[in-house]
Amino acid sequence: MRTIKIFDTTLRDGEQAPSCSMHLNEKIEIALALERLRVDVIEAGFAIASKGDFESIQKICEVVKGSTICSLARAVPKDIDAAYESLRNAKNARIHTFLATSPIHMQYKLKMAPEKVLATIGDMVRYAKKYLPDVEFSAEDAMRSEKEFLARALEAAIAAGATTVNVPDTVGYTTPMEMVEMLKYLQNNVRGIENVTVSVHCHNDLGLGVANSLAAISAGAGQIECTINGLGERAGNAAMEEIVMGIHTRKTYYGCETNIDTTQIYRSSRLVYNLLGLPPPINKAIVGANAFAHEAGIHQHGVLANRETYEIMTPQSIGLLNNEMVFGKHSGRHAVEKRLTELGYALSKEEVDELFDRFKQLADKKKTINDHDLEALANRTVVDAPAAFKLDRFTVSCGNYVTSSAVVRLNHEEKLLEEVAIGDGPIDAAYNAIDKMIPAPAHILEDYSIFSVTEGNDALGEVIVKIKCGDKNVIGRGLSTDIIEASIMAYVNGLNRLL
Ligand SMILES: CC(=O)SCCNC(=O)CCNC(=O)[C@H](O)C(C)(C)COP(=O)(O)OP(=O)(O)OC[C@H]1O[C@@H](n2cnc3c(N)ncnc32)[C@H](O)[C@@H]1OP(=O)(O)O
Ligand SMILES: CC(C)C(=O)C(=O)O
Repeated sequence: MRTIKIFDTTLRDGEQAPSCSMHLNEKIEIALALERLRVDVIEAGFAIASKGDFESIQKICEVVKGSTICSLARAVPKDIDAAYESLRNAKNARIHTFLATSPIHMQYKLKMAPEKVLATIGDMVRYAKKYLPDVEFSAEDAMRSEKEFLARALEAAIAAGATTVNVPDTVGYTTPMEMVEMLKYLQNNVRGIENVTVSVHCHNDLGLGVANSLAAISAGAGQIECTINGLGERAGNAAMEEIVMGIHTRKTYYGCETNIDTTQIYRSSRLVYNLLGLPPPINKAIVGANAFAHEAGIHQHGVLANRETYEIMTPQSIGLLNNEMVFGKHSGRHAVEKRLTELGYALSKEEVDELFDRFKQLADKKKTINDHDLEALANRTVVDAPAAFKLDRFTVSCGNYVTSSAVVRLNHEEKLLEEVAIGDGPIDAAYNAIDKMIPAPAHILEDYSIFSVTEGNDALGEVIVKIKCGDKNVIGRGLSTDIIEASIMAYVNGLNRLL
């Protein structure tokens, strides 16, 4: 049975999605989650794009040793130099260089004659090969390229030493049938293609990213490029969890498998949604809240008789646990730590200590604590910024006939600061008081969202704020059974990150 390589580009193409930029510690958390998933290749960034991108690739190379780390480069020497420099500490490294091959991209964007494009592909793949044996070449906009020209482009890359050739559907234009025809054509017309890995990279503009990727597998592709939750430029990339579970569930049909540990899927998906401050769509395939829920009577009746009447995968296969555990204020540290491990969290002793403190505070306010509460606590632990300012206490006064006011007290380096302010509602008043105390650079509150982590009157509320400061965006999170407290914590958390 063939093993399909999973190439994850959440940290590169995923990050290209509008307002989905990530900070270093968030990228490292995602890279570690990808390693636990046993992703074959992690595209960690585009080294030349910025100092931050370069440094995060470097750092990921230091901490992740189980997957190949890849850095993207245009087909120009300075990009390839930067890609290689960023990868120096990797155990296994890949340079990924690309050049567009479609008539529209060559004429209007690159302003390069087709013959020059072919020569550049050969030159730049050879240039990258001087650095590393593992070099991938992508023919950007391949699916709108003339197939005879695309075949020559891939042949030039293979002759120069590329070990993977990628056929991207850059603008999400193709169809499954067309993808199959294109790969068959290339297999029959590109010299040396049988000696390299053929990859596809499908975008989702027409909602066909996953379908086109799975069609490519049927036509012999050996690597699929994808992202967690389908994050990515415009409508996104093909979603990893959908491709992997597609293969896993229909193994005999596709005649292949992947190296992915599917039980890490749910947790990795939640981590990415959480870090980006995005709520998971309830009907999202595989990881949405409704993916394994049955409400219709006929379905419930069928599932009671035999689960497989309406379920083609088990929740356990993606890491959802079936033995729901309930914790409370009498629970001990060992049981909480064990449950976190079962949920897929590998926390250090310090992280467990810090989480357990917050667990006890929560248990004082909330009768029962379930897996979703624990996940919310754990996700906050793994990505939190050092807190220069901490909420000590607050009072708010509000009503529909009075001006809202707030008194907020913060703890800063063992000193207590206190301010009072008015505003359009209690949260605005509290935020105005905080702004008087935290010396953050000029910023605007761009977005505020509130979610309920669990159900019931004592549910944990999670507030996510997006704060914009120049061209920098930060996300702040707050978690509490009191939504005003969660709102204040989120704003303070965001401003700490900004500092
Ligand atoms: C399909 C994809 O997803 S490709 C990846 C897209 N991702 C990104 O662009 C995010 C990171 N990008 C960046 O930070 C910047 O665009 C940089 C640093 C790469 C380049 O920045 P700038 O030098 O300011 O150039 P700018 O982005 O305006 O234009 C791109 C230039 O690269 C050229 N170019 C584009 N693709 C390639 C390529 N594959 N190989 C060589 N040159 C290329 C363009 O023709 C243009 O050249 P020009 O400046 O001579 O006109
Ligand atoms: C760089 C390539 C692989 C890409 O992102 C695309 O074509 O969409």
